[in-house]
Amino acid sequence: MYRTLQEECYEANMQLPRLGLVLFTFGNVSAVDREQGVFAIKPSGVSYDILTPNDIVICDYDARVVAGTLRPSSDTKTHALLYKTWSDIGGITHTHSTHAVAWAQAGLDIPIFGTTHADHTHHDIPCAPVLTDAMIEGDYEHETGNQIFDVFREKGLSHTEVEMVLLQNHGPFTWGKTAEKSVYNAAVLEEVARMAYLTLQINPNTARIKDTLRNKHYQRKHGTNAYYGQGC
Ligand SMILES: O=C(CO)[C@@H](O)[C@H](O)COP(=O)(O)O
Repeated sequence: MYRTLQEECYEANMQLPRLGLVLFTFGNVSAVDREQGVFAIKPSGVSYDILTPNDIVICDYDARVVAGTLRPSSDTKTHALLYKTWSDIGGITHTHSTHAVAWAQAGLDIPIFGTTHADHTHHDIPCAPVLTDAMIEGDYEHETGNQIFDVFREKGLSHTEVEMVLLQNHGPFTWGKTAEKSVYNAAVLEEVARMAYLTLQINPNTARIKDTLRNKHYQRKHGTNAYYGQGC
């Protein structure tokens, strides 16, 4: 019943170590099935070396386990709230990739310096402020989802235009139309974070990319008259 979803989720999770985005049991990917109203997610604390499609856990949008024998990721409530609220996303990735985490630990948005960043989003990548003590001691993973919505609201961002976020003192979450796309976005975020860090090492006074160049690169890939690639 859930085999295809488990396999999709498994394949997306296995991309994380291949892309160098995780060590040990860091991180997790989920994939949603909107028709069945469930999502598949990596089990908590299981090494990628021994993970199999059978191990993938199926949950509903309230983070209740629907199928599977293992305990789901400790981040399941965050994934559930994102799926419940953003009905147009199909996959979510969480990693602790080094450069994205470094910006998150510094508590800073990643400024948009160049076209690599602008090809994927035309905004700085937001860093959501750390949760209050009450939220951390309360329903932490659920509040982490709210932390993401709050920063998008405050900055007036659209989750379909910016498919990535940093959580202060924690790390990145990315999403997309599919689980595979959310992993792609996690890799892009890590690369953009590394480039921005190196840029500021070379010149701490680097200015943001100018608007015309930023808009050109974003629009040629994502605009109504997009002409990047071979179309679909
Ligand atoms: O943020 C954390 C731990 O701080 C988690 O994301 C782990 O990196 C993965 O947890 P599980 O998915 O294995 O529970």
